[in-house]
Amino acid sequence: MVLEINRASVVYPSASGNAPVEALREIDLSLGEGDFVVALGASGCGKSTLLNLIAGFLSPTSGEILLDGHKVEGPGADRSVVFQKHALMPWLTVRENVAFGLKLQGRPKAERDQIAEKFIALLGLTGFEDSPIYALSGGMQQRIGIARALTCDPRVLLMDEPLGALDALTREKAQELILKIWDNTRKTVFFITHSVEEALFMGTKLIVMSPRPGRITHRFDLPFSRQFIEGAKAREVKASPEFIKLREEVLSIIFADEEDAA
Ligand SMILES: Nc1ncnc2c1ncn2[C@@H]1O[C@H](COP(=O)(O)OP(=O)(O)OP(=O)(O)O)[C@@H](O)[C@H]1O
Repeated sequence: MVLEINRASVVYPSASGNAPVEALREIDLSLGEGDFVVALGASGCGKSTLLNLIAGFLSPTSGEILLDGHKVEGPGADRSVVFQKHALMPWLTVRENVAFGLKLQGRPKAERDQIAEKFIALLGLTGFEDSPIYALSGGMQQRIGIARALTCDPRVLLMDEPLGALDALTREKAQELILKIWDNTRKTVFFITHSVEEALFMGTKLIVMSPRPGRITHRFDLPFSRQFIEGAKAREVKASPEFIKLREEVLSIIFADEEDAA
């Protein structure tokens, strides 16, 4: 296993007299080499808390997170995060943004440029190396964020709703691009989304979470991203009876949680 989460719980201390928030209760989750694990669930079910635990931004109140068998005790270059807001440096060029993590690691310029070049090409950004960030569309900016996350060759790529801010068409194209990159790099991915269709299409494994306390209530193994990688068209995959049946099943699980919360 690349990553193992064993009985991890997170309780946020009470703020101004409110009760403490049990954001996660006894989460068990394993990410194997090359898994694409998607977390889905009603707002407040602890998806971002779980990602922050894996990233090492947050420590569990109890339980443990192991990366290649070693306890995670903080952030590290072995885990890269892509956020919905790309957090790019607008005063730097595309190449400089992509190579930013490598610069922080103190890698020599020639090596930085060579690695950046590879991921700029992989993300379809060739020709824009010297462009300023503000001149690019939201979809292109998100691709820069993904290229930057990949330059450090992380063991696990963490993505917190990376496509949430994109329009529908750009979002579908970005889903396909991420799957191709995943296939090309064989990365292990942990991906958060609010879209059931996106979750089913992209993941090899899906966890559905439920709030108060945050926990995993359902787990599914998924075939759809493989079908796409093996040549099926994305829209055909998403329109297949097998896909639609599972989409309705997962939607009904999530709607039940939303109704409980209302
Ligand atoms: N720093 C914090 N202090 C106190 N409570 C917090 C903190 N961060 C998150 N929470 C609470 O913990 C619970 C889980 O939050 P989290 O952001 O992980 O859920 P989420 O599933 O990612 O939500 P969303 O889909 O809305 O982004 C929520 O009830 C939230 O209000």
